[in-house]
Amino acid sequence: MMLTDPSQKYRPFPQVDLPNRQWPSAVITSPPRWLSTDMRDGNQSLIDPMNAEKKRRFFDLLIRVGVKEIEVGFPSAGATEFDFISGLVRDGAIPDDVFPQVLTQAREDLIATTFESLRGAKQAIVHVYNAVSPAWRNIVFQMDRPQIKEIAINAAKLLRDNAAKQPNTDWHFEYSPETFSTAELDFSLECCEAVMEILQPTPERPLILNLPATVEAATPNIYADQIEWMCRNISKRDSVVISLHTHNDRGTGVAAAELGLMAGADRVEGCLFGNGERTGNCDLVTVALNMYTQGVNPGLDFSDIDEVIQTVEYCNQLPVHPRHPYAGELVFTAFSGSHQDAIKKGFAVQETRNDRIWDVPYLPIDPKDLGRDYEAVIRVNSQSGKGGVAWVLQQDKGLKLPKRMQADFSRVVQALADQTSRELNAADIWTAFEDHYRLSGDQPYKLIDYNESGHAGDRIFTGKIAHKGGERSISGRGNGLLSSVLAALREDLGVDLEIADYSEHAIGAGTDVAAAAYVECRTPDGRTIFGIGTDTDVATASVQAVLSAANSIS
Ligand SMILES: CC(=O)SCCNC(=O)CCNC(=O)[C@H](O)C(C)(C)COP(=O)(O)OP(=O)(O)OC[C@H]1O[C@@H](n2cnc3c(N)ncnc32)[C@H](O)[C@@H]1OP(=O)(O)O
Ligand SMILES: CC(C)C(=O)C(=O)O
Repeated sequence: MMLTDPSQKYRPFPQVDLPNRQWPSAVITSPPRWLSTDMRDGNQSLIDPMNAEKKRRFFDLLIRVGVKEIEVGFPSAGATEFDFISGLVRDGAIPDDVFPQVLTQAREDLIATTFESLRGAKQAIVHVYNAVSPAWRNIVFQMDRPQIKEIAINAAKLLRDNAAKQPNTDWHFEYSPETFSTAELDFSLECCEAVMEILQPTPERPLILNLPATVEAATPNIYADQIEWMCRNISKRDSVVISLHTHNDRGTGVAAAELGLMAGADRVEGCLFGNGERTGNCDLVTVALNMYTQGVNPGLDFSDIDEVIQTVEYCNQLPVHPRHPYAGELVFTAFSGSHQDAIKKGFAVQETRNDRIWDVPYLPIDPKDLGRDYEAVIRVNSQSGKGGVAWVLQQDKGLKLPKRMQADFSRVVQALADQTSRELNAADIWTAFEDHYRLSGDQPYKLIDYNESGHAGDRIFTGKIAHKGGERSISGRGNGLLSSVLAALREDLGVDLEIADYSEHAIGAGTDVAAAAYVECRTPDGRTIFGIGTDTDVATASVQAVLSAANSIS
């Protein structure tokens, strides 16, 4: 049972004393260094960790996306990990500009195994961690602060000494005071300084200090305060790379990473689509594309987001949520009428812009930039409106229905959607359109042939119409083609229609161009009837449109 007074069980997170914090005014104007930990933090949290084949697929994907620092595993975890990592090195699978990174606990035997897995590598980052916050000190390690600091110091010495034994590899180091975000800042700083004291980083060979929100326990502004505090207080700021490693326990892992960057960090660790322990790591795709939509090139390429999703889903055996930012199957789809209307209008305006600035309501990014097309942008169900239905016909058939006809047909679709209680796809909508405007199936009047004579202002229409299993010849006179067709219908077939509105447009371009014509007609008893015709010849399309209206009332 949830408590009526949760303060009896849970404590609020303390504020950081940073009165003149600068990060709220900062703007992200350039990308950070990215570290993918998909194959380590992501992998260790999977129900079935990746085998070598899946790890290799993930690695190759990360290379294609453009990630330059890849945590490929935890070599001391076992043979699968060790063999995969040493195999990458042996097979020469690591591009020259990519740094493989590996993680180890701060234990002598594990560190030795870790270095062994990378024997022969051109370059590598060895990442060591030990938890520093009170709960871990007291519960996991049962050690006091000096003892915990000693673990970090010994680990740093082991990094230095193991690296010296393999001088042909360009070694870099990362230290994580694990559980940083729930630790006392002064103690995290003390541990980091102690490690720096041993490893002696320089601006040319900096140490990566990774400051993880191992378990996210506060609002992201607190994490930003903690990062700014560390950036200000670390002794050799120019000799360290401040790295962020956020988790998503409160659902703000991405926000924390972004505010952490504003607070001065240089590097972001995370996983594609936010895989990782519990609620996941920071989602690199979202952080990168958030930057992209602010005009900042993130340096990661998601031009084929569907290929990225497919590979990640295969390797992780976990689905990407349909509402996942930028990537989910439904994130560029509007079902609701007012969204569809705005998107349709937005696309129309977008086509007329002289600059290339993207400004389509409800779409923060152009789906095409991620390799998605516009077809799925609008989908139709009972929540949809005329704009959405018109969009589907425009995308699928090239038809640009006049506004009042959109409303007319939308009522048909609405009734169908209510009746079926499901989404209507483009084929459903087209069938309903053909039925409603009598474009196929049982048509009382079907044009076989016609010709037009006379001169401007006095036209004669003569046509052959299939009617009730036979053929009828009809003719009529008017001041134009349409009025002569209407006269023929009235005089020879008894169908009395008046035209209230007419429009036409081209469908397609070049040699494949066709015409669509639309008529809005009134009957003597005041009803409004719409008709549509399409043909390679615009005059024929307009005759067909009148017959479509005539068929609707017959
Ligand atoms: C926040 C993170 O994601 S950290 C990364 C976590 N990832 C993993 O653990 C995946 C791979 N891990 C493994 O395969 C195994 O845990 C191994 C091989 C590393 C170690 O296995 P084991 O030797 O069986 O130890 P186990 O996993 O139970 O670790 C617990 C011991 O390590 C100690 N320990 C935990 N973290 C650290 C650390 N960073 N540095 C030093 N010691 C540590 C614990 O205090 C405990 O010690 P104790 O046995 O004296 O109480
Ligand atoms: C090892 C560290 C960086 C980690 O995974 C975490 O703190 O979440």
